[in-house]
Amino acid sequence: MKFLFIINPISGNEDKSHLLKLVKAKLREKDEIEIFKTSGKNDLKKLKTKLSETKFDRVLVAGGDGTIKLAAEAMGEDSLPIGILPAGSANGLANDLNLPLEPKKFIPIALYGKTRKIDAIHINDQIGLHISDFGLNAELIKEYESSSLRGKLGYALNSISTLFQSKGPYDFKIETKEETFHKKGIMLALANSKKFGTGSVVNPKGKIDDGIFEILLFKKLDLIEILKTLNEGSELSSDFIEYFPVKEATITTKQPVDFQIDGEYCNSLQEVKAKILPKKLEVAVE
Ligand SMILES: Nc1ncnc2c1ncn2[C@@H]1O[C@H](COP(=O)(O)OP(=O)(O)OP(=O)(O)O)[C@@H](O)[C@H]1O
Repeated sequence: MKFLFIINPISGNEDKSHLLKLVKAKLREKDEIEIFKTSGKNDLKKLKTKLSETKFDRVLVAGGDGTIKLAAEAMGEDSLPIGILPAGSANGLANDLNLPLEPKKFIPIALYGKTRKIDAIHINDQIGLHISDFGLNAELIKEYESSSLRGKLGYALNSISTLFQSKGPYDFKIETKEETFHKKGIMLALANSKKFGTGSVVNPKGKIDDGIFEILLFKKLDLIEILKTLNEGSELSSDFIEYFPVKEATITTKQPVDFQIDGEYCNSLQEVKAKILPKKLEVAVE
């Protein structure tokens, strides 16, 4: 097999050289591997070129959700199986797929493990694999990306100041094929899966391969309800969150609101068009 190993050198504030050594040690005799290190600049274009020049059998990704998203976007229609080496600060997708977190366990899966097809969400001109949102969380990510702190601690430290500066609540107009309605909230998420990378189960009915995604409307900050999301079985109050399962929707806001996809800040936007892409990606899981 021929592998393309995409490595994000900065994700999760972690050196990846030990992962590369472990991967090389596990390769079968005739296998080949090429390395693509992300630079944070023009990676999508460079990766597309790499994929068009050489025929690979599987793509390995050592990084967080942003790097997996990059791989998915670069492959476009000709999707190759992806082996995930969770090495981001939160690893939301790996967490949702129940991938092990120890390299000795996840490397054999990433290289030769059985794959499973998962949905993605087409969001404006990008792809979202996990959770994307307008409002509070995107504000947190914007602050985090502009600060020099990385990793979980950096995220936590940035969160505190952002929470006090949020400009919400916001007015959201939600248009689906069936209806149009208006809702007010501090955050509106498009969720392909159950939980945030932090482990918070915000979308208990979310399934990553069911051909739908959920719009989650967070109405207010409520510490008790947030704590309840740490326990998978908890019933969340409808005063805190409302769910709208859809295949396609357009969300508009009165003024631009910060938006993020899979942990990557996108900009302040006033319109997002989202559509489920059923079974779009093949990911190694066991
Ligand atoms: N060499 C680099 N220098 C600076 N930034 C980089 C580099 N390579 C990639 N990036 C940036 O890293 C981000 C993607 O990070 P990724 O989401 O994979 O990890 P993370 O943020 O640590 O983890 P998680 O998404 O799990 O929280 C992108 O914004 C990308 O532009």
